[in-house]
Amino acid sequence: MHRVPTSRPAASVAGAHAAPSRSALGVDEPPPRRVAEEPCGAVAVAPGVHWVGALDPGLRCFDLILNTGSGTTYNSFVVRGESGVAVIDTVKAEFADDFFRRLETVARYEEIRVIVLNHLEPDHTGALPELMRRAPQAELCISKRAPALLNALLKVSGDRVPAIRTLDTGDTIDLGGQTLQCLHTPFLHWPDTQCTWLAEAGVLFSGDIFGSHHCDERLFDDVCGEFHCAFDDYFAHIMRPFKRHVRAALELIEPLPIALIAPTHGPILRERPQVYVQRYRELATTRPIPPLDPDQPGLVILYASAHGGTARMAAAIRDGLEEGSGISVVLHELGCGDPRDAVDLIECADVLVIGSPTINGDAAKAIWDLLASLSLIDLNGKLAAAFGSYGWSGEAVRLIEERLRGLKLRVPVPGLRQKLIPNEAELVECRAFGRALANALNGAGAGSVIDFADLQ
Ligand SMILES: Cc1cc2nc3c(=O)[nH]c(=O)nc-3n(C[C@H](O)[C@H](O)[C@H](O)COP(=O)(O)O)c2cc1C
Repeated sequence: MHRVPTSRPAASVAGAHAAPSRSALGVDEPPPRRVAEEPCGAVAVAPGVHWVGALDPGLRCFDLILNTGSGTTYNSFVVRGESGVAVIDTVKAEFADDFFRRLETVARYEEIRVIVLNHLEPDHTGALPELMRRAPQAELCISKRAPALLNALLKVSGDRVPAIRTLDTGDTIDLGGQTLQCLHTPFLHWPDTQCTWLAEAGVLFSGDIFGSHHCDERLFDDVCGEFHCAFDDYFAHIMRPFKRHVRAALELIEPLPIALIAPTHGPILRERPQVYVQRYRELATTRPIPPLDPDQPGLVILYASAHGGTARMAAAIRDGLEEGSGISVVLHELGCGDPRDAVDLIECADVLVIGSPTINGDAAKAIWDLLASLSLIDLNGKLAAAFGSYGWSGEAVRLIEERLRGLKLRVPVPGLRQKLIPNEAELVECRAFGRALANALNGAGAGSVIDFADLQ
């Protein structure tokens, strides 16, 4: 395997703007065991590559979706070639001073030929406007999907949009003996995501892919504290909705002779980096979970019910759906607890039917908790429907349908509402509703709305 020669932290040259020569970067010396004794020093990670990022140990909530018990890091890197320097990603605005101090220990601003942004999220572009002012000659290299985002990003500071080059898979940046190559990996987790591959050293600058929210000044996976839970947790909250895109990215990443993965958050992965690539393959592969049958489309009815009306409807809808499809349906009642199991079921399902009574003019909280969690998974191609019992106003079914459509699910059968406890005639209607859904699954009326009353 193509291995990165070991290296040690750059000697602190804070204040001296002269870039060290390659030999001065300690290319052939032992690997760093700690970040720098010098708190604002750059850290050598591979031949001609330094970490110049920032530590944020105090962060407790990231992107409004993820608890970060041990904070995070914003990883930024400098790559030095014979004919120039590239800066790969920057840091969150509040940490710009740390970034510039570290950057200045390994490069002069006038040497910076390119700034590569693997995606334009503010935690990696906060220091960009100031970096552009200090290195105005630098060309900005961004993914082909990024220009619109760049305009939006720079409008606040009023900075001019600099010379940009948009990259696609295979495009290269020649720094002289160091060649950066783009892998277009969109939607991981922003539409403009790309990875940058440094062929000579076998370093993958992976953006947020393979990231963890884990802050440890020792920086490297083999010397920092335990972070594997944070690695999986990061996938579950940030990458899980994009499993299809992760799998597409892995097609580009898996063949590479990777010696080191340099993500934008958390530990730099240098000890058996392929293990992390394999872990992503596992996490991005969805397998039907029991009691779903792996050989059949997954049909799931999830409901909440206080007095049994919605529960009776659910059972009759299940009977109709099974009758029409010939497939066993999983019936799942939601309580007041964590909807995680229900989310897992829905991820494996092809049809999801959601039932709720109307409570105070709304759907039940358990249903909203579930619906709010669905943005964590890929819903592409699934069919959905809503039903529920009510007393007088019956808003829940309409509200659920609106949310399902808002999630871009196809809702081919109009929702079914029944007052209080359904009688026999209403249960017949529920079974017809189930058969109409089975019909939609079998392709009848694909793309159009089916009136289940026609099927009674
Ligand atoms: C606390 C509470 C609030 C309710 N609010 C409404 C309401 O705003 N509109 C309505 O149509 N029904 C309302 N209902 C009536 C329920 O929707 C009705 O009893 C329904 O049949 C309950 O379904 P379930 O048997 O599946 O629990 C309310 C019931 C409860 C217990």
